[in-house]
Amino acid sequence: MNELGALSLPDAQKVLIEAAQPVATEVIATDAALGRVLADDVMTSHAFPDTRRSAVDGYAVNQIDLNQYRIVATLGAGELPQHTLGRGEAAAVMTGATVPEGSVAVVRVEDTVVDGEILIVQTEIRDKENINRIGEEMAAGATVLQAGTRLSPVKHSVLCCTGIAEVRVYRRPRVGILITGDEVLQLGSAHQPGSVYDSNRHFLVGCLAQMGISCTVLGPVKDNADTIRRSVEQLSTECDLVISSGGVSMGKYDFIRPLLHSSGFRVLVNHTKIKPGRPLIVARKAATLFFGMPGYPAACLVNFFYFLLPTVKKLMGLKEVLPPTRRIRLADDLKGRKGRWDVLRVRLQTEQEKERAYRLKSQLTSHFMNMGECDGLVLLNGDCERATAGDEVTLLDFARQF
Ligand SMILES: Nc1nc2c(c(=O)[nH]1)N[C@H]1C(S)=C(S)[C@@H](COP(=O)(O)OP(=O)(O)OC[C@H]3O[C@@H](n4cnc5c(N)ncnc54)[C@H](O)[C@@H]3O)O[C@H]1N2
Ligand code: MOO
Repeated sequence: MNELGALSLPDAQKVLIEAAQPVATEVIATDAALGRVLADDVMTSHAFPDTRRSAVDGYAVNQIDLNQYRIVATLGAGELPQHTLGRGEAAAVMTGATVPEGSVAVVRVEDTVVDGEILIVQTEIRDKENINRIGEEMAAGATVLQAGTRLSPVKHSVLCCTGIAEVRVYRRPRVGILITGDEVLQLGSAHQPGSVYDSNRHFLVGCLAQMGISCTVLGPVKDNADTIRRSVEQLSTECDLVISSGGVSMGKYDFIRPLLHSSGFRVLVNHTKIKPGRPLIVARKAATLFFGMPGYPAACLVNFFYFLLPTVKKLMGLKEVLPPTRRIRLADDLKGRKGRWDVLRVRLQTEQEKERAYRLKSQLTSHFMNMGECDGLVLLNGDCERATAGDEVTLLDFARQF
């Protein structure tokens, strides 16, 4: 195996992030832009608010030093006042309504009594209270959202506040997945001793769906060089990113590596110094990136979070692409090896308001079933041989990755 070519985790990330270029952009209706990534900064043409508005249901008054006023108008939200308030005058205003010129404060309904057209105020009024000033939230021309922002429901709703009907976004990357392996069974087929059910397909499809990407999936295909070559060619012509699962190590049926080397792909990452997941191979041909993921589900998962997801985020046009991490205190000792980036599975538990990471009993690449109780991954860098219970370490929390 070409150990010389194995990259450290940060070096491999750097190579991939440099190699991946955002896909093309398109203009779409804001209506349909939920989940998409903005290609341009979004500016507001008007201020927030664009008129002086009441923050409560109440009465706009012309001065604060009286306890009786004459009500001269009633204004709902959206109505524009026709009159300026004169001395001793008040206007009934609803929450969000534009207050008339001459208003200096709004008194809450609860603090008043009305007798015909006379308003009696039963509290002290403070100057300017309950009036939102023009532009106090945001000035006209200000940047509302920056290019590279993914429109989550919250951010999308902020965009909708501007009234902008169309936006420029990155188109969704086209992703193809090729599942390989004679022993890999589709869901629904009868259990066969010695075989495995295809979990990688569902892991990859599920994670990419979280990013708003739907995939073309081929397979499981047999470990046959011609079949795999044809499938790779088909997906490469259609997709920005092709992901294969299985067949990247040293076995007789591991066809991906020689195929890439022999069919015009330029290899960017040929192995990494990460465990699990060392045999990852990444290559490029024209504008298509190819990720050859190891078949072991644990190795596939680790490569997904540290390498594939950052690459997908870059293709999508996102600004922040590296996996979000946070510091966490360990409840157990962890062991790594110098020169290797060890990724360890942990479960999180909070006791007496203190959250700690517990090492899952098995860390074997060949084991996966304990992922059912795994909340995240702790990374021990190449210069770190161990971490001890009580130490703070870096956690990739599954809950924060999408
Ligand atoms: N002689 C060597 N053997 C191995 C090496 C090595 O350097 N020299 N590397 C090991 C490492 S590290 C890993 S990781 C694995 C990666 O193997 P492959 O990518 O070639 O994967 P397969 O052999 O195809 O499968 C491994 C394992 O995973 C199961 N599998 C495959 N596809 C799926 C799927 N879609 N869903 C669920 N499980 C799947 C498969 O049945 C195997 O059990 O290689 C080591 N070997
Ligand atoms: O890197 Mo492999 O994924 O150790 O088993």
